Amino acid sequence: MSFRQQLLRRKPVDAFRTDATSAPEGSALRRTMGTFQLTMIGIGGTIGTGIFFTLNATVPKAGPAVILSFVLGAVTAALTALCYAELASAVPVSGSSYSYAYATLGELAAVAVGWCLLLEYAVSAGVIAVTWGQYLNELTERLFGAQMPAAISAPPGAGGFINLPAVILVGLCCLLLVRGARESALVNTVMVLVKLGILVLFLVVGATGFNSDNLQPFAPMGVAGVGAAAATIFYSFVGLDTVSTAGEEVRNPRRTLPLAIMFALLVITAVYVLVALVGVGAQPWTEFEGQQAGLSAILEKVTTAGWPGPVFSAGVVVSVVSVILIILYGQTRILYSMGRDGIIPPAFCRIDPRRGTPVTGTLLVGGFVALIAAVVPLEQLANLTSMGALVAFAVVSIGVIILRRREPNLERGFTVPGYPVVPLLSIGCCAYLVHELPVDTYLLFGGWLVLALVVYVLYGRHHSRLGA
Ligand SMILES: NC(=[NH2+])NCCC[C@H](N)C(=O)O
Repeated sequence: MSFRQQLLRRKPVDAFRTDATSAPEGSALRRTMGTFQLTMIGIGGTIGTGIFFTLNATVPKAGPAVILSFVLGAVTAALTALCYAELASAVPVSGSSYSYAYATLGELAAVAVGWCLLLEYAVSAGVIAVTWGQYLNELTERLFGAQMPAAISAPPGAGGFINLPAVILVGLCCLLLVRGARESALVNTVMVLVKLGILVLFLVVGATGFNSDNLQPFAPMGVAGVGAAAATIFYSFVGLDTVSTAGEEVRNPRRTLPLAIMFALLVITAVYVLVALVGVGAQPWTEFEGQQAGLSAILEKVTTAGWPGPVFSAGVVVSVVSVILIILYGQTRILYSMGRDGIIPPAFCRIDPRRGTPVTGTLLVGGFVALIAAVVPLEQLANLTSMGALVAFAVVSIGVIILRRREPNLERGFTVPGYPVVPLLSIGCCAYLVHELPVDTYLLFGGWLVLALVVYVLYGRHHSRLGA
């Protein structure tokens, strides 16, 4: 087989389906989850650090018109979610967009998407774990007037040796994931309820400080400001795709996956748009710049009561744990699929017969994420996460079109309405947001893809099961 043929070889949809259903008892993932839990996974993996802090970064760019940026982000998320729902219902495997790319565009595209997902999941989990350590510090400062010493709570370069809280958190999440997907989903559900609870608290308390004068002037920075803010805001919407990594662990996946994606999308969009509205209504747009502590600062301004601020901060600490847990979950499942295809070593797809989870893979992912969180002083990687996600989302939308043409009669549990307009619009929206990202993100991303290619040429190309 020539190199070119290797790069373009596709894995047939049927082969994915057989993989997902034919593994012998004990060496397969277990189907234990239903629609509710899966919706909670979608919400858990999406509402994270973004919404709590993004207004401070974006209102100075767009003014009160940031509400429109949120709508633009939501529309893009909705379009891509529809495309995910169709492919997830046609190819319900744990590899998510990596697998869809493999089935539609071939091995090279699949590898590239796999590496995009590493940015969207593993790298972003490391960054979020670091941020979590900061929230924890802010909370203990607030409640007890004390912080952890920087030596053990900050990475080298940021005044410390190791970020211990972040490492411990990642470790605990991995232990839970090793125990079982069901147990993890349960703990996640509790945290998601806390998360939604504090956002409702923000809405209720924040609404008492709503002043429509604050909405004037509505778009002081014009259309360009709205677009730039939307690219940043999109980060808050990243994560819905995690639902599709549970394809081999839910009952009745053809129905459950699309439903859960849609339910999670509705909840998230409603919450975000309302939070943005209440946020910009609560204080003049010029006051967002440089404001620390995000939404909880707004809360404290609006009310004289002492409790909402600290309760909110405590809620954020709990809620961010669920994002990390779910991202780690999704990452292990994607690598599980890649390992099964031979693209990466088989250690990632070994299932522990007693627990029904990829124990070795989970520990490897945890080690990698903990390492990032422990020693890398990363702050601005959010854009890289969005870049990885947007590219993967665009590939999924392209995949919808390819699969419709190539396999029109394939059984699908859900089909995108308004085909082909919706997938085309989805590609367009992703391209627009990618275009709005800063130049240094492009450079880092380019370097990352080169690394992906090198690893593929040295390993995946020779071990791919399609070559056997
Ligand atoms: N695969 C993921 N879930 N990545 C990180 C998503 C970040 C999340 N949307 C947030 O606002 O913090």
